[in-house]
Amino acid sequence: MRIAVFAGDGIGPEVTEQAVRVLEKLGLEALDLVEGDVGGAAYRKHGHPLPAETLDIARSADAILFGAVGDFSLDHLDRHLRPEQAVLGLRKELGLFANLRPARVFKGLEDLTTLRPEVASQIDLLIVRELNGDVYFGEKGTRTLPDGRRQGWDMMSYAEDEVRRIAHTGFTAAMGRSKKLCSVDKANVLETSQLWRDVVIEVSKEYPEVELSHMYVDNAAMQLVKNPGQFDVIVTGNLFGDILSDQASMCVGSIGLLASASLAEGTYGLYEPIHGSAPDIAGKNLANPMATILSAAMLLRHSFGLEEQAVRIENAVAAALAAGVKGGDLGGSAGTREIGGAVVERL
Ligand SMILES: NC(=O)C1=CN([C@@H]2O[C@H](COP(=O)(O)OP(=O)(O)OC[C@H]3O[C@@H](n4cnc5c(N)ncnc54)[C@H](O)[C@@H]3O)[C@@H](O)[C@H]2O)C=CC1
Ligand SMILES: CC(C)CC(=O)C(=O)O
Ligand SMILES: [Mg+2]
Repeated sequence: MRIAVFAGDGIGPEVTEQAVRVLEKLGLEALDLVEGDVGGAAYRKHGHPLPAETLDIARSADAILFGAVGDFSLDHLDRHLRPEQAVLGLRKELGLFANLRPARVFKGLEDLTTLRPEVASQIDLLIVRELNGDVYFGEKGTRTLPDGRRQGWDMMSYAEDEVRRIAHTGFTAAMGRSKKLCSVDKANVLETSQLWRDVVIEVSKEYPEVELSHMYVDNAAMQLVKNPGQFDVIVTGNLFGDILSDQASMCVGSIGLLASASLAEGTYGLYEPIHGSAPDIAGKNLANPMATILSAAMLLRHSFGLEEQAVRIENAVAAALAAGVKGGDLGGSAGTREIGGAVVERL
């Protein structure tokens, strides 16, 4: 099993190191980890955030474990050279169109979320976010209007086949859970969303057992705080899914807990925490590595079918949290390495 490890920038290397410790402790057969440069770190070394060598490593691997990219000191670069292009480029180049972002409250953390415990304890949801289209990948630019004002513009669009395939992912996920799918859009204003809604309804005919609902994204943001327990699977576009998943992370306690899988057709996938490079805490042993460790569990489950090992990791994280091992993000004082060690001990 060949796993590409792309640590990236900021806290990326710190949290990835802990996830690698966990993978190595499992004693997996023929584990082959191969590192590659991405993001600002890759730009500084190779002049590009996603060098050809890195893409080659990604293509030669069965799966990717990814840290985070982003470096504010490089934000002046042309957009195609900015660190974030590494993760956007991998998603596009490798056809990673389905982003799964599960959120549930771990036992013992009910009091630590920003919601009331009786509200937070109801959360067990999955956000299925489309990852290859939407305004993130549309044409964009800046121009000067005839009256001299500067204007920035980004094109939002979804083609029906793009909506159809992510809708199938959403319905399939719902079939394996509580059979409830909520499609989140902004169809009252956007043509892109109207087409999205129409296509989701078409696809729903193939899944008669799944209860489909639709919700506008502004209401969804509100409902996630008011009554998150109503959601089972949410399927939504790239932009809305990005925003709602950061919000969902705080509903369960911390962004340092939310893992993700970015899947292509088949078993190939990239696995990363939903957070970014967190420059404010980078290099200080303050980052919570649990989101990356849980991403490694998703990697074993989705790309290698190693359900038992995935559950071992998830149980070890849950046990560490239940034993009070908490980073600063959860009001505790455990450092990145200490949290990693606590999970390793409980495997
Ligand atoms: N997939 C990726 O690589 C992503 C990259 N980014 C990039 O990351 C950089 C920073 O972006 P921000 O908007 O600040 O988002 P961020 O997710 O990096 O940080 C937001 C806040 O959450 C905290 N935080 C994040 N992860 C944490 C962890 N594991 N443990 C404890 N606290 C944690 C940070 O300290 C910060 O206060 C930017 O350059 C951005 O473009 C942002 C999101 C995703
Ligand atoms: C390109 C990333 C910065 C987008 C993002 O925030 C995410 O995928 O969560
Ligand atoms: Mg994000």
